[in-house]
Amino acid sequence: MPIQQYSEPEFDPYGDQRAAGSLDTGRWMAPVAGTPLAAVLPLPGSKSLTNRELVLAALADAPSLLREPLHSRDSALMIEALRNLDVSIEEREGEGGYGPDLLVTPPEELTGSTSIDCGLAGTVMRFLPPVAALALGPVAFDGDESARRRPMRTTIESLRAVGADVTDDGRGALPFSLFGTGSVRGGEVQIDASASSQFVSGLLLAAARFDEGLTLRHVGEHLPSLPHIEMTIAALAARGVVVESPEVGLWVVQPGAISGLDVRIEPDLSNAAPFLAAAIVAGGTVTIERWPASTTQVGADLEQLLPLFGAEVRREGADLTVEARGLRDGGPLPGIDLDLSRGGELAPAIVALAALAGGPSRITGIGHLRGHETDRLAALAAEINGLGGAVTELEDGLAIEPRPLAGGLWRTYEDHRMATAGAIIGLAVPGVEIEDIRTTSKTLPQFPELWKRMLGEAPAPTSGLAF
Ligand SMILES: O=C(O)C1=C[C@@H](OP(=O)(O)O)[C@@H](O)[C@H](O)C1
Ligand SMILES: C=C(OP(=O)(O)O)C(=O)O
Repeated sequence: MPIQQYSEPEFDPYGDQRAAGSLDTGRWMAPVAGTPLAAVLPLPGSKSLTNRELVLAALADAPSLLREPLHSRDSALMIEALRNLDVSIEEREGEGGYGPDLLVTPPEELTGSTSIDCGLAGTVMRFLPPVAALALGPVAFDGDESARRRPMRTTIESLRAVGADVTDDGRGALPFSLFGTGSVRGGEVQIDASASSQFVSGLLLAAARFDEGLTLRHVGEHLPSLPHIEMTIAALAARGVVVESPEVGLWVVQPGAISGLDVRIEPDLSNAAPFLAAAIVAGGTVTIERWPASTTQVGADLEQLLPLFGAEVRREGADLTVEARGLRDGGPLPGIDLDLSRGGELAPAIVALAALAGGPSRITGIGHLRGHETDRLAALAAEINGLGGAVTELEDGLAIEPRPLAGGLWRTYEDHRMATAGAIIGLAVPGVEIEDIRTTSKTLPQFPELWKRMLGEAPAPTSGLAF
């Protein structure tokens, strides 16, 4: 059954909370899993693919059609921002039940004299400044209060290095302004992308439109989220732009045109993580439909990661299924020792599972999560410890000791993945109350509805599964 589109008036993803009177606050009592799961779930489009394709469509030399794109706060912010730069984005009836497709028509010339609200979206704040630098006229960037804490210095300094005029207050963060002249010189640039792969992706997405193209070298200590850079390179290749990478941390893009494209967006495999993790906690099976046969999405790593917790992962046609015995029948999960630098986006779900394990875990390579929607290392440690856990922050990760957990408030820090991590723990621990489930609208507004559907709408039992 296709998922309903969140913007359709008859669909209310917060219906339960409205009935319970908690809609105004977003408070959400995480349901405990009673019986083993047997869920088959559709998932909406990938945030990372949708926002890349929107940017590339805006820079292309012909219209593009995005089929089955994500419709969420992050994609809405990207659409709004591009419209402010004079890009035409029209809704077209979609086929799969995932909401409208998007027809994107680039303007003759991108126009500034506008402002861009980045919300809390890393893809908007790191991908759009190079686009705005190509526009004619000033563009002011700002975002949510918490967005002003996310690292932006590399974007600001690299744009100056390619010849753009940027003014900021020197904090290396939002807000800042660009004064576009209609073109960007480009050329050779060195950056430190240790804090985010999005600094690299943002420059590469626009580089073919720079007068001299771009030779970009990463000189920092870490390069996180490599699959997201590969996703950028693949999205460019599909539009006729070759990114040469003669060595790790060096990318060369020649100046040239970006083609229009008719492209179907894959489901968001990172958003599959909490649902697939649920099978490990509750037992039974969770199946995600339309799992791509091959992909650059780091969520594909779940196929290797979830078996570390004893799950079986199998593909049948276009479905991916995770089957597990669950805490009730299978006992505590094994602890794990993992470098997650490739897939920091998956860390909150993996850490939630580790918090339910019977042995110690270390998850490293994720120091850059301190610059995500919130400082995710501090937030995960604080919230798990608040339920009775024993999590220690490391310089680049978390160490998790096994402890029995008890219910309590799980704060969400405006972070969608904090909310879903709390929901995973709440499957096994009665009384976990998520502070604001509405944060999931950043990339998956249907989360409460899908979670309920996954649980078969069974009434929550009173006893937990863990320990
Ligand atoms: O390019 C992208 O679409 C993303 C890159 C990653 O950012 P970081 O490298 O900052 O972790 C990822 O965590 C984020 O959710 C999306
Ligand atoms: C880090 C994330 O988002 P953003 O694109 O805002 O960086 C995320 O979704 O986990």
